[in-house]
Amino acid sequence: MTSTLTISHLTKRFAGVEALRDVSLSVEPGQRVALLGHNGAGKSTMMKIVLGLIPFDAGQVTVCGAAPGSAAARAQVAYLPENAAFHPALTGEEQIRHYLSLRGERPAQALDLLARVGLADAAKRRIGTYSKGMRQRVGLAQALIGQPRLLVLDEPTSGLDPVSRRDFYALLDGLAAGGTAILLSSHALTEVEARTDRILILSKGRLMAEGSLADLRRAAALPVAISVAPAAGQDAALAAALPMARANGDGRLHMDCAQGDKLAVLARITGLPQVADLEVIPPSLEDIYSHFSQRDGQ
Ligand SMILES: Nc1ncnc2c1ncn2[C@@H]1O[C@H](COP(=O)(O)OP(=O)(O)OP(=O)(O)O)[C@@H](O)[C@H]1O
Repeated sequence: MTSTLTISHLTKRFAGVEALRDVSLSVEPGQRVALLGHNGAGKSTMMKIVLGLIPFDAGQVTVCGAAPGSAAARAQVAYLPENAAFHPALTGEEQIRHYLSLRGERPAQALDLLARVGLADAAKRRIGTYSKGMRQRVGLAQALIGQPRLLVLDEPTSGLDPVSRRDFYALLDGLAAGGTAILLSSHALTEVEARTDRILILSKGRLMAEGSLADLRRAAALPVAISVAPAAGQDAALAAALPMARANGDGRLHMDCAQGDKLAVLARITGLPQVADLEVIPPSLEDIYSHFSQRDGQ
């Protein structure tokens, strides 16, 4: 299978700043990939290079088999900026008809595109009356012109309420199922955890980690938390049997445990007669993200 996007040893410097350093990755057809990183990590720089908007200093980038920014690549790539702005006096249909004619496509497709993003009923209303979630959908309808094979989305759900976010990801799921590759940046960790196939973590221009959440969890090898509930009247006896555990006032005992020791520790706890119940809490995506995206000095 040919990758939709291939980046190999990509380096980009601005005066005095190495915005990307030796970054390599690929995105396959139908994959939903999240690009995470602190402010200034290099996410927008990478997107601009993929779109062919800025040159790079070293490495190779191939978009649908072509050079970024070439006519062949531009025909296959669509972009949705974080705050897509539309003319408030135009209706959704008029705006999309306008974009279609700019792209040399049939304006009559506008209603189909708006229907695909759930805006059929609002197509004849002025965009000035749309909610932010509806305006993002207009942006997505615009991005779908010409059936792109790669969608590049810059924080597409920032400012959307939870229901609008869920609906937006459902639209992306449908596109990915049809083979469109999706590269999106986000600061919303929990939503990308649930709604993307792979996570890339950039820090100071370097790709620190990539993979599914399970891959990142394994690579980070952060300790798991174990919370143990004592059987009735056994609080003191359990605390004595587990001297490494701490009480924090919720009636349970808590401890951290290295991944490699987990099974042995659990076997020991489950063998104790003073235990009524236990919970194993894996590191959260926030913990994993902080592990890989530490800034210097943190
Ligand atoms: N045109 C430019 N000239 C000089 N430095 C730049 C330019 N564009 C970006 N940079 C620098 O490159 C680094 C990466 O910036 P970039 O905008 O790619 O980060 P980002 O991850 O998209 O951040 P954010 O989440 O804030 O959008 C930063 O240090 C930034 O200051």
